Amino acid sequence: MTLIDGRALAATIRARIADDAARLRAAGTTPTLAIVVPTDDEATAWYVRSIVRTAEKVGVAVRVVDERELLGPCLAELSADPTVHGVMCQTPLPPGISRDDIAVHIDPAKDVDGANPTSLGRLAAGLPAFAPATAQAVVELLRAHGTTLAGADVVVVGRSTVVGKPAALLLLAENATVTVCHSRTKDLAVQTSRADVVVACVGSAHVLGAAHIRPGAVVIDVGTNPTTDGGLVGDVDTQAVEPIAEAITPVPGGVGPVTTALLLRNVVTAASH
Ligand SMILES: Nc1nc(=O)c2c([nH]1)NC[C@@H]1CN(c3ccc(C(=O)N[C@@H](CCC(=O)O)C(=O)O)cc3)C=[N+]21
Repeated sequence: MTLIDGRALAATIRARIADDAARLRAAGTTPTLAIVVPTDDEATAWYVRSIVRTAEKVGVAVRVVDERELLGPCLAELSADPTVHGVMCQTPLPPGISRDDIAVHIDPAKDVDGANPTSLGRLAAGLPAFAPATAQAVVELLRAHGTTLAGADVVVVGRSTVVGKPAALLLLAENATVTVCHSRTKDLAVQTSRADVVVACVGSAHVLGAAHIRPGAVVIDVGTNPTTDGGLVGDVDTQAVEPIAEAITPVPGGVGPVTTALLLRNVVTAASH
């Protein structure tokens, strides 16, 4: 059983971004990400600090914008600013505001978090687009582990617009045979226990256990569920699955750090165009 090291992969990605960002700065462009923060949510504040810290390390500038009400106009204004290359709005959003309604105001060329429905549509159509960084992290971790995706049976558990759906589209683009399971799936274990690769993005602690995983399968655990004692656990019961799976991503130290690195890679890519 291997733990797939997300921190090591993130460090490799960051080293490449730092080079690319340095080249852009030497040519007069500082890759810049604008993050709109619409609530006082504590987990959001942690994630923003973590992005800012990582961005400093790789030479990407971050502008944090506190805006609670006029989110659409704010995102449109940042999209029109030639000194801003990436625009994202943190979730959760204030009550009554839908992500789809405001994300349409992010220019797809600057939509580094893949939030605009146009970006998801372009992804589905096989056109160039930014995918949500978490969905990209799933594919990058599998690639780094050396998993062959062409022809592989991949079961994605979870169908959210931010992770499950875009992850399924990216895996399909890698020629995997993709099944998407969700809360109304008849028998989850029947589906997951025939998979070469299981991607868990349900958003509840320890939904997948020993009965769900085929011996030798590779498991990507996207969940980051806070525990009462201030810790973090995934959607997979890692202890139960470890003896069965060929490899699994740990939580923390798996998908999370790769997500942040890929978000910043998207900013550098956007600044290169
Ligand atoms: N528009 C938007 N896009 C997001 O991508 C987004 C968001 N809103 N809102 C909040 C969630 C959360 N999220 C995480 C990213 C990295 C870690 C991460 O790096 N966690 C570390 C350690 C955390 C710890 O130890 O406390 C790890 O897993 O190793 C966690 C959580 C992105 N989110």
